[in-house]
Amino acid sequence: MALTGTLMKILVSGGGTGGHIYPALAVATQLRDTYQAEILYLGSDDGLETQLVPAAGFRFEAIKAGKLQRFVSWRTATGLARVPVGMAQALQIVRQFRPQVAFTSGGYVAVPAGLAASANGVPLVMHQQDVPPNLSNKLIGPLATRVSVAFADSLHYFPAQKTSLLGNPIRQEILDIQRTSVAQARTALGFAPDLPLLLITGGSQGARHLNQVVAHALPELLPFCQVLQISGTKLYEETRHLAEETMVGLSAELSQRYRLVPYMSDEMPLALQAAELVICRAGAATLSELAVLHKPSILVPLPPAIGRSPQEANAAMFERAQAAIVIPNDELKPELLVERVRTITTSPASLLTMSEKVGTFALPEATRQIAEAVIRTAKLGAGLVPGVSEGGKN
Ligand SMILES: CC(=O)N[C@H]1[C@@H](OP(=O)(O)OP(=O)(O)OC[C@H]2O[C@@H](n3ccc(=O)[nH]c3=O)[C@H](O)[C@@H]2O)O[C@H](CO)[C@@H](O)[C@@H]1O
Repeated sequence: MALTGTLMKILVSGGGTGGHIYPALAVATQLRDTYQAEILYLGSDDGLETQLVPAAGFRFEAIKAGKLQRFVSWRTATGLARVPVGMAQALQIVRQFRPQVAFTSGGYVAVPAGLAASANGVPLVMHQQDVPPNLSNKLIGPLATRVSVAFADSLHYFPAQKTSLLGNPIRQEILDIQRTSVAQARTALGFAPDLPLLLITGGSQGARHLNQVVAHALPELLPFCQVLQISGTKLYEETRHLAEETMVGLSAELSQRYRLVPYMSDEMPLALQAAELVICRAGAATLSELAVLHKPSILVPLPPAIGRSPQEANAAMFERAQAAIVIPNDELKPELLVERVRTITTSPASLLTMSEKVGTFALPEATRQIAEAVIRTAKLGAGLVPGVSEGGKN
């Protein structure tokens, strides 16, 4: 298989939620712009990727990917029925496209993508974002030629000889926003530059409990800080109603310190940079963004359906390192939230400690290094790197 002189073809897959799609898009963009690779993005037909990938200018093929669940629900049956259909679609797409390498970044669509690549002898680079691998990556991990992990705590889940700590790919716009000062970012978003700003984000889909607790806490929070709340698109209307109710009787001056939005696309980097403190779930992509921007946070990890959730493990790692404060989801109440926010925002020492400690998780070169690993894996697969065997030292 010749790689020189011809365009390298790369299959990219990852989907369902923003946390899986943005990293895949960051790597795909690097592969296209730096290596002039031809990218085909394989996603599920019902995930956020159906919108985000074409908008980013990549060729997109959708398949039916069944949601894999460890427990039985009505969705298990419908999900299982989609698995063979999606698998057949993935196999056909891989056979037609004939990629030299595949890259997956999680989500259930990564399973048919990884299996189809492997079945066709295409080397696979698999990215692990959360600390513990989820079911998808447990299934395709053994087939992967190389594994990149975002956090050192994940290294022990995979064979050392094929695994590297490279970090989570971060959108270039988030890396670039460091050149904008916190005060400038607040002003650009219409907030006062000199009053602490809390950013509330429940990840790409929003978090109902977080939204409700914050809405109830507004009358206590707004006298000493500004609040930018991202509710999640589907949770916007109910959060707006609740916030309007709880803010009845507040002065216009205090009410103006609050802004609610359903979702932020291009303005998300500004929102993160403008924040004094971020109150959020503990999704892996969000945590990596907090790390590169050195942002203190209160983490409310998404509880698991059963057992321990990946987000709980992510949050525990940050808490151990003093990089964040963690409040378990069922303990989060308006009074506790207000008390924690007041304690942190009035203590420059705690803000500084968290900001320094969270920065130790930053791996801002992740996108470039993962793209390099993908290219190197393709070349090894084609026998273009002499003297190094596949899965050799990196
Ligand atoms: C419910 C669920 O399955 N959650 C998982 C999902 O989270 P989820 O998709 O919520 O991902 P994260 O919280 O990790 O990341 C959210 C991403 O969306 C961006 N963003 C968010 C809100 C917004 O308005 N605008 C915006 O651009 C953030 O900047 C970030 O890049 O993938 C993560 C990464 O594998 C996992 O750790 C989470 O457990």
